[in-house]
Amino acid sequence: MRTSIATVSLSGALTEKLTAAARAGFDGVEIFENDLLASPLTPEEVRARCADLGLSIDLYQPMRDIEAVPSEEFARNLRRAEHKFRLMERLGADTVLVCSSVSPLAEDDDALAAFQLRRLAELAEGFGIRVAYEALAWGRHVSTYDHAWRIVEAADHPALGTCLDSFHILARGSDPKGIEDIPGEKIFFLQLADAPLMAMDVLQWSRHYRCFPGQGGFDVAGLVGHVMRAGYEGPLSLEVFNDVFRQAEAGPTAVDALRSLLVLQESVGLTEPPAPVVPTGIAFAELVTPDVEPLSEILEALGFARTARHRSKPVDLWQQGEARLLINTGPAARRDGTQLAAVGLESPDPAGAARRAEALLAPVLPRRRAPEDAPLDAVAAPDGTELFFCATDRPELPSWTGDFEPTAHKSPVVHTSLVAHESPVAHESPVGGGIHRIDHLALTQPWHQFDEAALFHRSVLGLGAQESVDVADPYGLLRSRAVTNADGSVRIALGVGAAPSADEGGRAQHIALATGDIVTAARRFRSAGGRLLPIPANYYDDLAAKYELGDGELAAYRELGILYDRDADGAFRHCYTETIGRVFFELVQRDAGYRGYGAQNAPVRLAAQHVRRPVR
Ligand SMILES: O=C(O)c1ccc(O)c(O)c1
Ligand SMILES: [Mg+2]
Repeated sequence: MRTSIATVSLSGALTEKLTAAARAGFDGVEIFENDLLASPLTPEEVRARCADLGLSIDLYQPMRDIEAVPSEEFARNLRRAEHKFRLMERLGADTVLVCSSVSPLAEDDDALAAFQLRRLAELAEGFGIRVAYEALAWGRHVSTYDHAWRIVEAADHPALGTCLDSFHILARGSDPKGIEDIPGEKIFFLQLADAPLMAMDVLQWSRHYRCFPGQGGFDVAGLVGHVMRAGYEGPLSLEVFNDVFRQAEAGPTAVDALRSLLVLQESVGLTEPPAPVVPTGIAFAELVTPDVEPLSEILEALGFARTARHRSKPVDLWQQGEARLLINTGPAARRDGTQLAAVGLESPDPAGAARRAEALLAPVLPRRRAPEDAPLDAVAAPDGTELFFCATDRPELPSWTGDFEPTAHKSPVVHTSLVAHESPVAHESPVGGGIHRIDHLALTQPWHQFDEAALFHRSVLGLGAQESVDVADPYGLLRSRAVTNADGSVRIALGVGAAPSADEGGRAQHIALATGDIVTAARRFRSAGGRLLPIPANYYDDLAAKYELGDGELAAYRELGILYDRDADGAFRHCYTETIGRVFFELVQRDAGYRGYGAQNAPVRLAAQHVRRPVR
């Protein structure tokens, strides 16, 4: 189907919005009246600009407070409408949106509304224009789609139809099934928006919190299914009023927007992009650092061993069990400081995963590799993290590990597989620090890309998104949402601060390492010279009140700074290292059933990290 986006959904001046929509790949736009009024371009110039960009103008909007008013008022409204129809002629737009009246002058009189809308349609017809009547969820007398349709049906004019807007329909809790009773050709337009489920005034909800389909809590795809079965053939158009998108850069927002429509079309069976290839594990996490010393000290204390070095790049492989870290001291490190720059995702079909990503507009990264290196498919996540689709040591596919040469240096890790010509990647259980794999990665997103990040990881990678949780930080609020595969072997916690933050804490990333015995692992780390984040005594007094932990257990947690959480299915114990650049490590002991990340301990951890942070 054709795709379209309302200019109100994007930031910037009208020309910037148009450029962003076209670059992302939209077919058309809805021109929001205020964007035109504020533009120095004449309607003819806007028309020409759209034509140059290959965009159709699918809708001009909105016209307000037209119908069901006393006749003198309606005469004034018709005069106003005629002005707008002339403007639309200059723009080359042939459909206008009329939203249901919120005027105190409007009467609760469907017959009058139908009569006046018919008059409006007669006028519009003379200009070759169609009128699409939309129920605003807070309309004075007309606030539901079926009510708007009854009025359109009664008016019975070929130039009058209805505009359906998923937000108004779903926010009112209307049953969208009734849409199938509307003849498809009378649905003149379809506007799509999702929103997080919130208990609040519907106008505020609509004007500030709409988001792209798949980013909120509504079943937008289900609604689109009904609209398709009704026989609708017009564009799928996004109309998203959102405080964050208004401030974010238009280009990336437009790509995020189009991705949401691609996923939506797939989910209702309109298109068939390459199927998602769900990752089956984390092959590696790659850190870049300008100064390898402090990082090496922490990794050694954690029990990691430097097992191999990249043949052509300044990249070392550090390993413990199935936990693999790449430490990159190349040029990016000098530019960006210590941070988590890339994630290797173990993929059953790396090429297929890349095809899926590309079809969903993920930027495919150029292969930066020497001729003899394994070809690795990689895309950039919205936060810039490079995601590599890997096949680790599978004979049928090239393995990234082949690009590494085992280091001569003797390591504390038992490498039975480390013989000549074999992969340097150990598969044996470690004897080092008791760490066996990466439990999860926590990636802080730029403040304006949180919704985009969740949709990206869900749709591009095929991961499932958990509920988002809010966490109190001493200086703000953090939101966090985890995306995981079914067996929990890939867990990525996406986080964001509530406000733009230049502070390192607001950009922190961490790597959580799984251990079967956190007390032993934490003790080993400390005795090897590692420093654990100290946790206040008050926390342990509270823990003693909440849970019946054995005395020895509680004392050990208190001594080591181990946090504890429990849900119906199991317990979670975790502690933290100090932060280097943007990165810190977490040791995690997770019972098999526990699905969370210790969110209720996060405020204590964040406060403790603020205490440790050097004052600037
Ligand atoms: O918030 C509004 O006023 C408004 C205007 C036009 C629309 O299509 C809409 O859904 C809402
Ligand atoms: Mg609308």
